Amino acid sequence: MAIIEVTNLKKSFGAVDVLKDVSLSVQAQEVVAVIGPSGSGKSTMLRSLAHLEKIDGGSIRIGDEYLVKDGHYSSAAKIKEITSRMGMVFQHFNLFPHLTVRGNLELAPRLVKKLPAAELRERASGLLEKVGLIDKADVYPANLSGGQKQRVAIARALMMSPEILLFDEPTSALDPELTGEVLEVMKQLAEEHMTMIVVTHEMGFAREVADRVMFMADGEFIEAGTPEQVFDDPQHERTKTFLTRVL
Ligand SMILES: Nc1ncnc2c1ncn2[C@@H]1O[C@H](COP(=O)(O)OP(=O)(O)OP(=O)(O)O)[C@@H](O)[C@H]1O
Repeated sequence: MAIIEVTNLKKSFGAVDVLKDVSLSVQAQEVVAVIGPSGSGKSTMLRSLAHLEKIDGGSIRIGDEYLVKDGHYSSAAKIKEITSRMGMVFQHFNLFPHLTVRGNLELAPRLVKKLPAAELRERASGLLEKVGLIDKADVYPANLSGGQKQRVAIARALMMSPEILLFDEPTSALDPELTGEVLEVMKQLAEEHMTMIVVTHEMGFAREVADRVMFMADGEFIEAGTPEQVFDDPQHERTKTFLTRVL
């Protein structure tokens, strides 16, 4: 059974139908790259999964529980439980500026999971080691590079032990020379079999790391396949036309 099952998702902002009919099925441990033109609805789709946007119709199932079924949302308690299984990483990092790196990592699990201080400290140190930033534990976000900020954001998401990570253009706000260090961490997570949906303009990442690439245009998934199929098979015409514009 797929760990994420999205069926016939619809979402409008006023008169604009941003998600027209989006369906998506992701298997546990799969890495799915979502590509497509600006404004096609990629972020809205991802934000709907994390319940940062409320959808107008359709269903989202995570594991064996429905966040929303046929447009009807589960109870607040259930939604909280379901969304806690997902971590999200944003384009603009969204770190808390008044907290140190360690403070950023420890806040949510302290408040939500009520983990004891020693355990929090140990977990945070382990994850900062993993993303190569243990020496920055007591630094404030303002004193980090963009790449370092994003690695902190990834470590912070991992503090909650999510089963699924959602990435919304995690490298788009970075100078080109800083994207590599973030992509490297994401690649490592993929190798560790984290289930990931990555909205990205990094075609190299999509090609190298993703198990499946999905092309969204005008609020719908138009084409999908393995990276080889999507990037190299002439049948995927819409993706090809898009790629010739962005590459
Ligand atoms: N809160 C909002 N209110 C009104 N319109 C919105 C809102 N959020 C997104 N939109 C509109 O929805 C459409 C899809 O936006 P979305 O951010 O999902 O696209 P995207 O494919 O992620 O684009 P990009 O690659 O530029 O981030 C756009 O036309 C956008 O202006």
